[in-house]
Amino acid sequence: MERVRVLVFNAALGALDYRVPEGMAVEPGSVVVAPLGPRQIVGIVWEAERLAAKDVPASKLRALLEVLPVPPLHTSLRRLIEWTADYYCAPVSAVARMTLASGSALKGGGTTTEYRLTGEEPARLTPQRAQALDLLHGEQATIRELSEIAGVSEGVLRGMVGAGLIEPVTVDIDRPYPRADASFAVPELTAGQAEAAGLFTQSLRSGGFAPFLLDGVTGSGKTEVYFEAIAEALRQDRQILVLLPEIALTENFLRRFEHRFGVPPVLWHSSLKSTERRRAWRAIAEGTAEVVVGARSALFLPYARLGLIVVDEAHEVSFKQDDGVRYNARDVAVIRARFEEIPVVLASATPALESMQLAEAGVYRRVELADRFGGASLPGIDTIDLRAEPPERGRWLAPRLVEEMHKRLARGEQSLLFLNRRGYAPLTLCRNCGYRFQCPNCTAWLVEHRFSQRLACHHCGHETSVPETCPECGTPDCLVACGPGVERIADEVAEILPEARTALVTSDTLNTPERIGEFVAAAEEGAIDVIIGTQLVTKGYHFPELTLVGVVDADLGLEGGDLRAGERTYQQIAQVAGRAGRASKPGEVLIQTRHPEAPVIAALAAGDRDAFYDAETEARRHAGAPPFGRWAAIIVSSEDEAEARDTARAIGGRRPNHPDIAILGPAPAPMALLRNRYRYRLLINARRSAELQDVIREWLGAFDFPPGVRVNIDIDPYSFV
Ligand SMILES: Nc1ncnc2c1ncn2[C@@H]1O[C@H](COP(=O)(O)OP(=O)(O)OP(=O)(O)O)[C@@H](O)[C@H]1O
Ligand SMILES: [Zn+2]
Repeated sequence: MERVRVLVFNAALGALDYRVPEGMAVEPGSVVVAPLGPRQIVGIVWEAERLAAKDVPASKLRALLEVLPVPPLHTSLRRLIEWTADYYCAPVSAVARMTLASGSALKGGGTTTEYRLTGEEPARLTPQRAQALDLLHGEQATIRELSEIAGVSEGVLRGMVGAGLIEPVTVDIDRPYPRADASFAVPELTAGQAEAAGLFTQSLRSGGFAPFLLDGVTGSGKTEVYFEAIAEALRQDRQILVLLPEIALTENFLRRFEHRFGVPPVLWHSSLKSTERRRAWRAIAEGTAEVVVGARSALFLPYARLGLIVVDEAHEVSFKQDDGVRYNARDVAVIRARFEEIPVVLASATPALESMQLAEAGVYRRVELADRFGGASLPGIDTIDLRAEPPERGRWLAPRLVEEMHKRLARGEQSLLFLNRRGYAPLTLCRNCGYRFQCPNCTAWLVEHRFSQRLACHHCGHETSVPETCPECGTPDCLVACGPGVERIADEVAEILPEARTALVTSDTLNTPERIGEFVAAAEEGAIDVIIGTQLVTKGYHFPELTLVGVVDADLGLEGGDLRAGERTYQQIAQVAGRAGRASKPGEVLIQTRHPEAPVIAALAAGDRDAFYDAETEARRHAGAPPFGRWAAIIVSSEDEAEARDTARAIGGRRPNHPDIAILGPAPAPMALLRNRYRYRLLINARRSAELQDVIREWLGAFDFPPGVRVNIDIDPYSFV
């Protein structure tokens, strides 16, 4: 009898042993269906020596039910799943679940009927049939799609099927993707670009793990350069994964990719329809999806022959997942490349300090692009000290910024105003009694959105309409908006530049690929004079007529005491500044601030990137912060405040005593209430040498938590709320 260990998709159960019935063949990586009580459960066959399971006597083992018709997961992917679970202290099954991310794909393909011309051409034809014969040449699709292509009714086409002019063919429900052409439109690279691209292609040819940091100034052509690496991997018939930090950037990427390779890449993100998801998943697992571009979840898919990973805008915080398995896709991408023995390129104009440090240490090979493409120079950056040059009363844009915007409008050039705050105003209060609108589920103010005429919580999504009277004192028309959000800045622009054509770019307004596409096209054509946006417009875009960038409130990101606040502020402002003057006309950047002397702002104004990185590196070294030390967080939450507090205290009470580990807390989290759950945190700061994960596992493993309590471990946290 053959006995196998199966990682079942239930975090509480882990791995279970089963019997392989007569005539069934499985190997490590096979995806199977197994009985569990009266139910059935999906699982993955695993090496028994790598996963512990309860020892069940052979006579008690139940038989596997079915092997699913998908390729077994490669050894390299199984090692990645184990590594991720181990490093982030997550259940192995929770990580493995991200791999099998399409339920319907696991059932295998099905077939469907499509239609095409038979080649029969009778002498006499109705005009409609003649038109169909003409237009359907070389087409194969459903009757409905053919009727659209031919411009005739479905009835006409069905008649043609009856007459033997069109025939049915049975095909796989998931159509193959069109093939990319590595030589479709090869650009002429500058000497510097060619050198960088050469390093990538060379490493692809010689094979093996090779991590690169593609560190190029904004507008230097990083995309063009890694496209050459993609072309080389395509020529080798390998698959390529490109990770982008947010879906808003994919639209732009798709167009550029299609220009270069003739066809769009395969998309992967959380809002794919289930049929698209199945099609993509199967093509990825079978190896017919050549280039996959996606958000972080694309990282765990079962590529048949992955040859290259690119992480674009690799510094972006959104690569860190903050629920479920709390992994950092940038870091795991490098680990995946190591297991797959392939190159990985992290591209950024403002690399994370952690990445810089690894490059410094020689772990990553640093590839620099020091100049902008086409002779464009980096924009000049100046600060506006809001204490010395304040905006008019009730306004947010300083006179100098407004004057420059006027000049741009007169010259037919574009301005971009950046403020990383959605909505109209971050706080609404009653002028009469001081009542403030707060979220009932979170420790947060409600943000007024005039666009949708709602008050909304940006943490849990709670919304209410804006009342006409104060809910506390009943005074009518007494609500005042405090502080600006982008919508308020848009109102101000409409007042000061009434003739300007403006675009408001936030996740509230640009929430579909179509809308993003329309915005990008309009901005490129010069149909927009002023863009007002959140971090959504800070990166990736290339608008030739954009010559002025105004940062409305540079101090915003520095509040809050987040460990990476300085770095994030630097990156955001450097990125948005990088949108200015990318073509022939020079760009100018004005940063509004109350603290022009703050090191981050001073380094930005001086254009001195090294000064910023040096100062930040020293500060981190001193604080034992990453990359010199490590942080982890334990977040205890419950709908019952006392239960959350007591559990957190119990955990704190049994803190391990370890010379290389300092434990802070428990304390109420800054977001002490989030989505109706009370939250307490413990923060752990460890030396690099400490076995941090083992210590945490041992510490928390000794507890049996009440069922209403969640205890989450966040290794290398990015969010400190
Ligand atoms: N060799 C080249 N030939 C033609 N056009 C190029 C070349 N290199 C760069 N470009 C163009 O220059 C512009 C900037 O390039 P790209 O967007 O790749 O820069 P980037 O380094 O990714 O910038 P950012 O980090 O600011 O997003 C693009 O419009 C790109 O098409
Ligand atoms: Zn809320």
